[in-house]
Amino acid sequence: MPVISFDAVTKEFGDVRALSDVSLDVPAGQVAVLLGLSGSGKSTLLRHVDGLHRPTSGTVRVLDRDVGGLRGAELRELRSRVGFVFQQFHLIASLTVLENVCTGALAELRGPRLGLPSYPKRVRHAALDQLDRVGLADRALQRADTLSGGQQQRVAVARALVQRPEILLADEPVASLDPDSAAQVMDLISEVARQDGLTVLCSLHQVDLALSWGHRVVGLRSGAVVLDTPVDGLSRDAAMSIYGQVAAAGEAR
Ligand SMILES: Nc1ncnc2c1ncn2[C@@H]1O[C@H](COP(=O)(O)OP(=O)(O)OP(=O)(O)O)[C@@H](O)[C@H]1O
Repeated sequence: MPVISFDAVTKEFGDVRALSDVSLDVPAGQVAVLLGLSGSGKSTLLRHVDGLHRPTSGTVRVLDRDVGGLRGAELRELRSRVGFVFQQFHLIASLTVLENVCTGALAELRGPRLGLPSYPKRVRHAALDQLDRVGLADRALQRADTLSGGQQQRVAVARALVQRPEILLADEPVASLDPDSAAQVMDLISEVARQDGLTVLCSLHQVDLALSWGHRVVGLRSGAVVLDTPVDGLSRDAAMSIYGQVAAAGEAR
């Protein structure tokens, strides 16, 4: 049983067809990398997994649920099992690192929280454990905006992990980072995925990173899957074919 399953999914935004007849099964524990130029549909695909978008046609099943049919509490329950890491980290700059990580548990807590003491002790401990895991426990009480980009992304990974997800979605998690920090963050994502048995769907711009860290590459062009293959045995040139005549097709924004 795949953890994530797209069956003939098409997504249209008005006249724009962002996904075109996408079928894709991601088994448990796989790190699948989405590659494709800007506008090829990577973010749109990721956003279907936790119900931020609903298909125009076709079906998205995640953890054995039809995501398109979920509302309210059912959708929240699904989202509590899916962590999301974004290109721009989306930390709250003025909060401490530890409180940012605690916010990852908000979905399971009732009501708003203000300040670290307002989180249950077990959440604070879990947050500190995850910060330790990403190598930043010593920064726990620092403001988030005092950290480097790479450190902020590691905090964002800790925040996603504190909700104990089964799936980790990452939308160009290293696009804003220098090469060394990017490698550190990808190392971290692949290590925690292995340790926790997470299923990962991660969009990247860099073919080399995909080949180093992914188990599988899914190439998108104009919303359609044009390559879907294990990384083992995949050459750089073959992976680059995803970008084929894309520029000529006017896809680059
Ligand atoms: N909410 C929306 N409303 C209208 N059009 C949208 C919306 N979201 C995405 N699109 C369009 O859908 C297409 C796919 O966009 P998407 O953001 O999924 O691509 P992407 O591959 O993630 O690009 P990038 O690498 O720049 O993030 C684009 O043409 C985009 O303009």
